[in-house]
Formats: sequence, C-alpha cells, structure tokens
Amino acid sequence: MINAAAPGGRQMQQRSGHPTHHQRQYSSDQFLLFDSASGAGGNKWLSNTQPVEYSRMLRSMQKGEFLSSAGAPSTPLGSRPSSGQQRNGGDVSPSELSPGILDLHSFDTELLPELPVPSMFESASQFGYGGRGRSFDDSDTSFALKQPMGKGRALQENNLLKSFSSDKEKPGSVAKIKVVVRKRPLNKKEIAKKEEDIISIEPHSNSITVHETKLKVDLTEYVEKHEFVFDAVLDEDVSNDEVYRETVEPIVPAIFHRTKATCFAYGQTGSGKTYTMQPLPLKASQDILRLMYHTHRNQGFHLFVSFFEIYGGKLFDLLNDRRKLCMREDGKQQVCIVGLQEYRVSNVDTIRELIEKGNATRSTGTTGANEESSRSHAILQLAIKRSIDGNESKPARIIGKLSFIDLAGSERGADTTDNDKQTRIEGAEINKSLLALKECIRALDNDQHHIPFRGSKLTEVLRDSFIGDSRTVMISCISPNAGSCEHTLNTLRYADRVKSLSKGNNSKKDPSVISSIRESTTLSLSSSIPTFSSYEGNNTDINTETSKYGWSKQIDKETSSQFNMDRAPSRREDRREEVPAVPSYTNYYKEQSRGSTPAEDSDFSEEAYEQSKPLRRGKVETYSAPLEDKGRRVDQQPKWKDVPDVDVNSFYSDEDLNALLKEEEDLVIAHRRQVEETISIVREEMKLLDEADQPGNQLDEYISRLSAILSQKAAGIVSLQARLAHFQRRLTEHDVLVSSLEP
Ligand SMILES: Nc1ncnc2c1ncn2[C@@H]1O[C@H](COP(=O)(O)OP(=O)(O)OP(=O)(O)O)[C@@H](O)[C@H]1O
Repeated sequence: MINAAAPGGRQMQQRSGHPTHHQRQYSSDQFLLFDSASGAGGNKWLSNTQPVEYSRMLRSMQKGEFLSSAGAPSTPLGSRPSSGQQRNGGDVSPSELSPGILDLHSFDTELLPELPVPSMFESASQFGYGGRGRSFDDSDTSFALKQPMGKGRALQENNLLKSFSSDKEKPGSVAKIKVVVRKRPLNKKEIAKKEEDIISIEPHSNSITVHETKLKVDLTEYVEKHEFVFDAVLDEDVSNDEVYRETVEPIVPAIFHRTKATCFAYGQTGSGKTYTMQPLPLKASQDILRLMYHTHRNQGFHLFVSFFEIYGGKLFDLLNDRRKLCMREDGKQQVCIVGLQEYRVSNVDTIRELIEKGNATRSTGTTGANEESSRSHAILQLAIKRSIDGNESKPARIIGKLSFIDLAGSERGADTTDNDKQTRIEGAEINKSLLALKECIRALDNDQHHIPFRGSKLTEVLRDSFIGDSRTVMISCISPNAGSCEHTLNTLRYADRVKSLSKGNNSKKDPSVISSIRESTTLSLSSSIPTFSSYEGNNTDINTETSKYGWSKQIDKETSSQFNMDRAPSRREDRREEVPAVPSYTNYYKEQSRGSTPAEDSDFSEEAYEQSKPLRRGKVETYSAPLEDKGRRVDQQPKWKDVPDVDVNSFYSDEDLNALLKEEEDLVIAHRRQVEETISIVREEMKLLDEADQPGNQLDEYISRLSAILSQKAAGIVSLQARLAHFQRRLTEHDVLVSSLEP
C-alpha cells in the first residue's frame, strides 16, 4: 500500500516547500482556475505557474501565455510524425516498428486435437539454447544472439519460457485482463519549458501517484496527490523489451490454444502509445515463430499477418495501398473484412518489412500527419492458422490470434474546444469507439452474455476477439508533465473506474494488486474522456519464476524467396485450392487486386462456420443467437439482454447529435468570451499596475482590487466549465446509448 504522506519521488522533493493536501472534496475556498473535469480548461498556464509569484503570473498573462492556453483551452496536442520518422526527442529506430493488424477473414476457429506438447526445456536443451535472444530494442531480430539482459525491474525472465516449462502455456493460467500503465519520460520540449514531472511510480507495489499542483483562491500553490494501483506500472526507464515481457509475452503461448488475445495502447496524444506498441508485434512474432518451430513443430501451424486502420469509421488496408475495406456480417453474424490482405510469413524479417510498409502507408495515407493519425486506430493482427487435417491444399483455419491496437489519442473524443464541426464529429466517433471498447472489455471480464461490440466499428471488427477464450492487455500510456495532468488523471481514473466495475475486481483479485484510487477530489468524472486502462488481472504467478531460454539463430532464418512469404488465399481462391506463393509485393498486389466479393466471403463463412460449429465454445453461443438458428438472416438482430430501455429515435439521430454539438459550440464560445474578458481586464490592470509601480504608491490596493476581479472572473469560468462537464456527460451518455443500440 502507498503511504500517502511519503515523498513522491524526486519531483516531490523539488517542491518540498509546498504544502501537500489530501482532501476528498473540493473545499469551498479553493476555486480552481481552469481546472475542470471537462478537460477543456487551459491548465497549461496554471500548471506552469511556479510558486506563486503574483507579478510574474500577471506578466505571463500579459505575454499571451494565458491566451495561448486558456484562450484556446485545450491541452496542446503533439503532432504525430509519420511512421518511421524520428519523433521529437524520441528514439524509435526504423527497425523498432509498428502496431498491428487484424485478420477477420478467417473467423472460424478450428478445435485442435489435444496434441502432445513437448516441453520447452526439452527443446531448449535439445537445441542448445543457453541464453535469452537479443532484444528488439537492439534492432536485431536474430534469435540466437546472446547478450546480457537489459537493466530491469525484476522483469528479466522470459515469461514465454515459463509457459514452455509448465502448464502455464494453457490459456487459463494467464490473467484474462491485465492493465498496465506506462509513463514516458519528459520530452525535450517539456524540459525546455521547465515542466515538472508530476508522476511518481512505486514498481514494487504497482502504484502510481500523480502530484497535481493547484492554486487556492489566494493564489497560493498546493499539491494534491492521486494514488492508483494497477496490475503493473512501468516507469520511464523501462525499456520496450521489458514492456513486452510484462504485457504480451505471457499470452503468446495461449494463441496456440485457440485463444484470441488483444493488446491495446491507450492514452492522450503524445503519451507514447505508438512508441509502446510499435515493437510489440515484432517481438511477439519472434516468440510465435519460435513456438511454431519448436514446441509446436510439425503441427502444421502457419503465421499470418494483416494490418489495417479505422479512420472516421472507415476501414483501410495498410498492406494494400490503403484500399478501402468493407466490413460484412454473414448469416452467422460472423464479421469479415472484405478484401483485407493477409500474408503468410515465416520469418521475422518479413514481418518487419510488412509492418514498416503498413506504417508508411498509414503515414502517407494520412498526410498532414499528426492530426489525422492520432484520429485513427491502427490494428495489426498475427493469426495462427492450420490447414484442415494437415492438408496444405485446404484453406487454413484460424486457431488463435493476437491483435495489436494503437488507438487514437483518447483526449480527441472529448476535445470540446475545437470549433471545426468535422473535427468534432470525428472526435465523437473516437469517443464512441473508445467507450464501446471499454464496455466490451468490461462485459468480457464479467462474462456477460451480451458483448456490446456493435457499439462501434472498432469493436465490431474486434468481435471475435471478444468471444470465446480471450485475453486482453491494456497499456495506459501517460505523459509525465504537469501540463498533461488533467488528461493523465482522466486516463487513470477511467481505468480505475472500469476496473472497479468488473466482476473480476470483486471475485478474483489478488489483494496485493487491488486497483485502488486514493484521490482527494470527488469531482465526477463519469463524463470525462474514456481513458480506459484498468482492469483486474492476477497474473502475478507468471512473473515470479526465473527460468531462462534462448533462441536458435538457425531455425527461423529461412533461405527462401525475397520475402519468405506466402500469400494468404483469398476466399475465392480457397475454393480453387491453388495458391502459389508469391515472392514479391508487386506480384502479390497484382494478384490481390482481383479481390473477392462479399457474397463469396459470406459463402465461405457459412462453410467454414458449419465445419467448425460443433466444436465452438459455449461463450460464443451465448452471444450469437444464430448458432441455434441457422436460417437467420444477417439483418435479424439477436435480442440483447442489456439494451437500455430508451426511445431509440430520441437519441439516435443526426439531428440530436447536431443539437448536442451546437450546444457544445455555444458553451465553448461563452467560455472563450469569459476568458478573453478576463484577459483584457488583466491587461488593463497591468497598465494601472505599471503606472502605480512608483515609489510611494500603494501597490497593495491595486493588487487586492485585481485579485477580487480575477476571483470573480474565475468563478464565472469555473461555472462555465461545470456546464461544459455537464454537457460532456450528456455526450457520453449519448455515446453509450448509441453504442448499446442496434445499428
Ligand atoms: N517510453 C518512452 N521513452 C522515450 N520516448 C518516448 C517514450 N514514449 C514516447 N516517447 C516519445 O514521445 C513522443 C510521442 O510518442 P508517441 O508518438 O508514441 O505518442 P502517441 O501516444 O502515439 O501519440 P498519438 O496519439 O498522437 O499517436 C515520440 O517522440 C516518442 O518517441
């Protein structure tokens, strides 16, 4: 448990002169300038305000800092550089790339016969593995290179190996949902601005504390602490290798056992989602291939890769020149993405190339880059498939898969300060998808019969990841700087809220990893931006052993053609059963441009579905009514058990959304007007102050007058912010309703 009174790390030591408060309520004498739950407050100015020097503060305002933050009251958004480019201050190497893909072509799951699984220890000794493979942080995919373990936080063991050596390879041994928080270091810009690092982390207790600087009405500064506990908390010095070991590595073996696993990165723009997600698929591929060639050797498994993005509710194939994709639901309510390319891969280099290609496509496809890319969700999927009865000429059936999702910046959905309607509508779309995602994850953890995946495109395409034997890892990325405090708190609070609502939170929790929040504020955040990330997940057993393993250099390096890649058969071609390997992208694309029709996809789905149906697991049946009703049409909807009792027409229309957006616009304009008025008053007063600043004059009088005016104006702004928060709540409710209703 956290000692709330303990110093919060180095940043807290720096401010040791300031009193630390722990309160559960906003006290009446503390109005908080621009500190709103709405996230709309321009708290940059205040956050940057150091031990309050009144005149300095005024000068800051005079210089326009106030205008730039409060006048356009949004947290400054980092732009998203194109993939492969160096991000500001970042160190993403071209070889350390990429988020992931989703394969929904092969929606049917083949149940494997229980094959004997050789022990990895046996394999390891047999193949002479002595040490851990070189990390992707080193931009080297060679499996067998031994090198010293990176510095670490007791995460140096390879969880994959543990799974080899014990029954942990079975999906049931890995937590169903795990929530991890990762803090990035201060970037150059923040350091140049002398921004404080307000996050302290206690890795041993998995606790994280946000030290929020606030101002009282008399403009004295105080610090409020907000403490949270998650399944794992990763400090800024934790490497991407360690992130992988903590998050994805434990679930990799499960995908050979018909598990669908999903890894999300969530957080505000610039918090490190892409930085965190990019290396994961490559590392996972490395482990998957290793398992395929060793533990599961000769079992006919193949690895497939696909990569697409969801932007503005539309799907684009990142491995096929951003070709627009179509999502279809067949008679069995199986979702398939028509035209999505899948690549059969057999070595890591090929996967790396595909991922780089996808990232580049994503960038070029979203020129003007930062804004748009942070408004898209990129989904990369690694699928394990196997041909029926080991017959390579038959279409491969999906066994398990691992999806990596680099989500759009969480704050975008609730950015109420942007007056551009299109941007706000896009934001609403993101908001909707993030909310829907959170709801699905929560339903998943609660074993609910109805998984509300219809709430958004994102959850619809991830539908098969939410059913059956699934695993979810959420990585909440947070920025450490004071200016991002509100967004960071939103991320952590929402995570905590989701966690606290899950059944697992009550029944399965290890007391030592109970997610807890110890905050001094009780301002309702139910309306705040959906910053999910928290969840119950007791996987402490996974990380306690200390076995080692290493990879063989020879096994995964194939000396085959250019890309070592077979093309995944399209469904049309599946029926022809003639799928020559295509050695180059060019040929591949030509070949693929023929595409397949939705009807054909559906047909295929039917067949595949029928073949695998008897073996499907119970949970699928609970959500998918057509399992018992083969004649059901696509347009017939199942009867959801938990659809709210609402009048659909009163909520679910463009007019309503427009009305909400209009209301929001009015509020934003009113807010802005108040702020501008305040600024002009301050400027006037500064003039007076300058005039008064003569020997013999009484400055106190001016200062107290100014203080009174500012207090009054601030109260007005706080009131507007409360209205904005209220409005956001309504928007959120709207989104929840929309996500709960059938399309
Ligand atoms: N843990 C980290 N260590 C070092 N640098 C980091 C870390 N996390 C992020 N960065 C750097 O911070 C910057 C922003 O990170 P990134 O682009 O991953 O953010 P993001 O959350 O994906 O943003 P967006 O939502 O706009 O896509 C990049 O320059 C990146 O290199």
